[in-house]
Amino acid sequence: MYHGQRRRRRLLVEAFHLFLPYLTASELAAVAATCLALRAVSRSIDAARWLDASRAKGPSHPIPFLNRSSPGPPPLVKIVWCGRKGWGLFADQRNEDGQFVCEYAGWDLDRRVFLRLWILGSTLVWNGVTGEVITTCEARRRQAKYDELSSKGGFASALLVIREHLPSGTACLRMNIDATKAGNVARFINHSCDGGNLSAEIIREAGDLLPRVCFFASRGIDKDEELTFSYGEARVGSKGVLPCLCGSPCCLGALPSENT
Ligand SMILES: C[S@@+](CC[C@H](N)C(=O)[O-])C[C@H]1O[C@@H](n2cnc3c(N)ncnc32)[C@H](O)[C@@H]1O
Repeated sequence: MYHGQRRRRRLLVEAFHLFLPYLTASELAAVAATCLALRAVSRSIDAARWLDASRAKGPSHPIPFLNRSSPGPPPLVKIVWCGRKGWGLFADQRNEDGQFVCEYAGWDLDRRVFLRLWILGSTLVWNGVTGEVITTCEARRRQAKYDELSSKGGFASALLVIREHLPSGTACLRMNIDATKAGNVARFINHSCDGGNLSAEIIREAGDLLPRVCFFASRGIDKDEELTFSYGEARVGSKGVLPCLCGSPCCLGALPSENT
């Protein structure tokens, strides 16, 4: 194969990885039957989908999950069905105050893809099997759609907006991570009005283009305790607000929603 052909094929495969995750299982199967390159990409997407516990039926058993993304002994977590709240993330071991628990939709940033999409002015800044980093404009559009779907029931979104306040105090950097279609275990963390037992920290490593969002225990957490954090401030009385079922004594009754 000539160099030019190999390059074209590589670009095509990169493009397949970007749009095939949006297809349903049956569409993916139809596409996979058309050529070898599409079959290979479809298979990897299919495999990633099967690893997503939220697609499992019959939510009566906890799903253990070994979180390998931290240095040292990995903290154990499990995904448990919580009734009307949907799935939730629980500790499967004791976590000490300050201990790393998991990262929110960690991604391996491929700068080539990032820059290409950025230059094209795309709505998508980065798409990987562990979550999407999207522009604020796209985040607003998706949040409106997710709020509408959630109000009809049976739909759980996982769009996290992080604001990093700059030292000047007059501006902040905003990052939007959408783990609704694909994400790691952190997408199963439910909200608690009392602030929960996790704190979200922004970690910026030298050379990284985007910061990472990591969850640490904000107090000692016992095995089998649900892991929660505060999604933000609830806009009580606003249209489309979802009822909060966190059960804490200071519950405001409404789930915070990000659409600023
Ligand atoms: C990031 S996901 C958390 C995982 C989700 N429970 C699931 O089954 O995929 C956020 C969604 O979970 C649900 N949720 C989270 N915390 C909740 C709470 N305190 N009360 C009611 N629903 C909650 C809402 O549907 C929300 O949109």
